[in-house]
Amino acid sequence: MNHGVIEVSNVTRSYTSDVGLFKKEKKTVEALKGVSFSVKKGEIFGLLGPNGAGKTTMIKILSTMLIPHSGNVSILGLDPATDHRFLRPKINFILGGERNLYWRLSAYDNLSYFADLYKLPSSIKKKRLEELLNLVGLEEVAHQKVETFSKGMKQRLQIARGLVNSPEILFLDEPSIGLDPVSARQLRDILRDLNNQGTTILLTTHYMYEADELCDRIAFINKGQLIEIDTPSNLKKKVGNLSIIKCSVMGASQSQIDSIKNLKSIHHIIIDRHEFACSLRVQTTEPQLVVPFIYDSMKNSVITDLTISNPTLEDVYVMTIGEGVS
Ligand SMILES: Nc1ncnc2c1ncn2[C@@H]1O[C@H](COP(=O)(O)OP(=O)(O)OP(=O)(O)O)[C@@H](O)[C@H]1O
Repeated sequence: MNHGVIEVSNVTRSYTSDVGLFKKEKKTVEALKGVSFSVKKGEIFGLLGPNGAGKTTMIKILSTMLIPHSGNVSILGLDPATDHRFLRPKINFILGGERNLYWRLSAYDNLSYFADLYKLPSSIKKKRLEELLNLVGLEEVAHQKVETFSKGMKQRLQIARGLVNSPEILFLDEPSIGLDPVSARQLRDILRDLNNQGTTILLTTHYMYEADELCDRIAFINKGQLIEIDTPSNLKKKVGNLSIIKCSVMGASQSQIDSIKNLKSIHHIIIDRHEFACSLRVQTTEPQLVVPFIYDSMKNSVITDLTISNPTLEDVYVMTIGEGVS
């Protein structure tokens, strides 16, 4: 028996394109290789994965823009491939970037256009658009052309556009891409408010902090396959015995770095080198061995900072997805 407002079962989707100098060869990419998951009413559900993992393909299928090649999808009990006419009024989607807005029109006129597409009755339209402009903090620039807006303002208008039909489910693909930290935080607040009012949200993101803060559950997807699915806190418990050592060093040589890199007690290391400075982020279950080793190996260099902390969602992601991280 199905319980979720979104039920995805064994979904596959591939793309075949013409390649080569004369476009005579065919290349097929399997974007989704049998993905299954379920999202409950009122959840904020995150799809996380590296570039090319299949996240956008999944969002397009769920929001009726693409038909899967096999498997079953049910959204609010409807099949997006065949029942799209009934489903579209109940859902909405916001794809990353600045598509789907008319730059020469004002914010109000953009929303008015989409409200007409969704056949919003004129008796409630004006009030609804004002509510939406208030929700996303654009009421004062409502009659200004969108081309004068900053990226953050455009993204907030996108959110308002996605809410014109009061959707039961909102799909967002990379909603905070390119936003500054303040705008990204405002966006998270808006999404949380919406969710508190009952909207189910499915989003993709590359920002681990965003996913950790917002999502009730997260699915890691890689190379078209679902790898893990759980709450952020349970995911972090899975690597609970890991410690994260962050270390900044001045003047470290390549051989010093290599000696740390090759240490057996290290599960994963990220090295970020700039001219004389170098920062290391080490995952280990044996910090008591690794920390003295770092100090010993760096004898002739200057360690400017060294901290040991608990794993974040990013560490879980790195452990789970491995080197395919974007
Ligand atoms: N229209 C298309 N034609 C051919 N291949 C495509 C098309 N769209 C996506 N792909 C391929 O399908 C795979 C999955 O792409 P998709 O955009 O779903 O991944 P993604 O996880 O959203 O990636 P990103 O984080 O970079 O947006 C990739 O290998 C991509 O190159």
